[in-house]
Amino acid sequence: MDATVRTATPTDVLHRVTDGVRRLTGQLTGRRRARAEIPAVDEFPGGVRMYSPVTGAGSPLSPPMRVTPDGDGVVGRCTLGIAHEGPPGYGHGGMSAMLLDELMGWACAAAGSPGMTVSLQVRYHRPVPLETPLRVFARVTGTEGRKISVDGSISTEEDPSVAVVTAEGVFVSPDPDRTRALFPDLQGTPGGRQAHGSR
Ligand SMILES: CCCCCCCC(=O)SCCNC(=O)CCNC(=O)[C@H](O)C(C)(C)COP(=O)(O)OP(=O)(O)OC[C@H]1O[C@@H](n2cnc3c(N)ncnc32)[C@H](O)[C@@H]1OP(=O)(O)O
Repeated sequence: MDATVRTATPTDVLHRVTDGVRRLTGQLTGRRRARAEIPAVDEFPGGVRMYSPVTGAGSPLSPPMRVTPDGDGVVGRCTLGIAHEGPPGYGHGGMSAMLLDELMGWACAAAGSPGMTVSLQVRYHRPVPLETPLRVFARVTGTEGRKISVDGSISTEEDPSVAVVTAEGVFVSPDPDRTRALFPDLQGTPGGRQAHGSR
């Protein structure tokens, strides 16, 4: 991803490389994962998401963000590159929202209430610098039935006390019937996977 958006090589070289990439892609033969199929390498919910655009080590889109528990919340560490650029030299606002949305989801799971985002309010205080180690933080601030309130922030590792982006979100834990309908491949559902990575 980085090489693709950074290169200033002449067009004829781009055409040659494109042909090479097409040839390589053609070698990805065999079975392909269906849309709602959970990858065998995943631990879902609440663990490895190999091809997540935020945390997935297997995704060319992801920074990727590494998540660890931190006090009463979770912390995510990553560095955005120029593939994630919005204004020249700074992160795209949608990328900041994506990092926060994901980590706030992890905070819900870490607090024992996995949920889906129903509302996310993001405030951009300063531009997010690219190629700079970032510290994302999220924690659950309250629960009310299936509704979970979560706060999140992004700062640089160098200056963790200054939040450049903050967010407030509401997440909802779908009820069991809705969960089965939304995620038919989940453990315990008819025809669903039986155990993590046991396909
Ligand atoms: C582990 C890491 C995972 C990371 C994932 C990152 C998070 C994501 O990106 S999730 C993907 C984006 N989100 C989605 O696609 C969700 C789409 N929404 C839905 O499918 C449904 O709203 C769903 C399933 C979550 C909830 O539906 P349902 O169970 O019918 O909830 P519903 O009864 O309407 O609402 C439940 C409560 O939430 C409240 N609520 C619903 N929407 C909102 C909202 N926008 N703002 C505030 N409250 C809301 C309702 O008022 C209700 O409250 P109360 O019980 O007090 O009346």
